[in-house]
Amino acid sequence: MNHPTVNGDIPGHLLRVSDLAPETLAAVLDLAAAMKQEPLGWERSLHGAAIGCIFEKPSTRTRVSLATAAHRLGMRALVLNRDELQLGHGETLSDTTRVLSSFLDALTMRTFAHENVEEMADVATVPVINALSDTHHPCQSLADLLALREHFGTLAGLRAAFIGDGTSNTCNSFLEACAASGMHLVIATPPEYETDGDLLRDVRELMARTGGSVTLTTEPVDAVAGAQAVYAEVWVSMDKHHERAERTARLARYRVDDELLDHAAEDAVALHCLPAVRGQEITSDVLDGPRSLVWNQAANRLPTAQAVLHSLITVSRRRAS
Ligand SMILES: NC(=O)NCCC[C@H](N)C(=O)O
Repeated sequence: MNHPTVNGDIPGHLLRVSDLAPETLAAVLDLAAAMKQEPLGWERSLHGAAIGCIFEKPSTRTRVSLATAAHRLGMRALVLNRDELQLGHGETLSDTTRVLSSFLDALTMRTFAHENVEEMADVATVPVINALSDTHHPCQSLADLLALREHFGTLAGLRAAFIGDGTSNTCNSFLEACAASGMHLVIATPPEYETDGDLLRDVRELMARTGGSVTLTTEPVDAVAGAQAVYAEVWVSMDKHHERAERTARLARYRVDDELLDHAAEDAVALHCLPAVRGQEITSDVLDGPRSLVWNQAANRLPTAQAVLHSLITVSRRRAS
């Protein structure tokens, strides 16, 4: 089968978007696009391989897209809740990873502290893919970029706004994705949820090469001026349930509705990683309306997961041989 190839720059692990060099990220998107167009016919490429997907938090899109992507590559996916493993009963993450590495061809984990996936990657002898940590969600960002590229034709120079929690995993990863793609991002947050300064410094270094930019504001209307993509984020992320009351109060002005979108570019689309709290961070009118890119964004979790698994596992096997 003729398909785009991902070159040797593919990282050993995918813990955050910045693990992918800009050219490698673009190549993974090319492969995902090819896999979306022709999803079947890849069953022999990783026939007999297996992936372990460990979840410490709920998951719908990530769990099902990874398992389906693995199936389409001829692999078996073992979806494991933490409490079903000895990991949930005292065995260390390092010991678990060491043993599972000897059975499996890749590991994914949805967890709380980002250090957990870093610890896995330190010990694992197979690729580790971050299926969401408190601070990064790279698998989501690849689907976001694919949806934007399909809609606008190109990413470089695209103007986007992120509305809500600038510290969230979705925001951090989308910011790194914009940096790698040469996009311009304005992030509107309450002062309490401003994006991390070290991350901003790092992405600005990359943006100096890719031509992108990032600006912070506290005003949603200012952020969306000229924006072609407006990203709404859940106010209470899975690791923040204990902060529900204060977050809902602080983020009350950071809702993506039709009125806010009317301040954006004429061709603006709305994004959301889902699950959405309808009427809170995004209205049903936007989510289900003509400017919503959300459903294609969600659908793109599958081909991008397929491309990530294929690239990381085939390259890691090549390196090991
Ligand atoms: N599409 C997804 O994977 N959604 C999971 C929720 C992401 C959200 N930022 C959270 O951390 O709760």
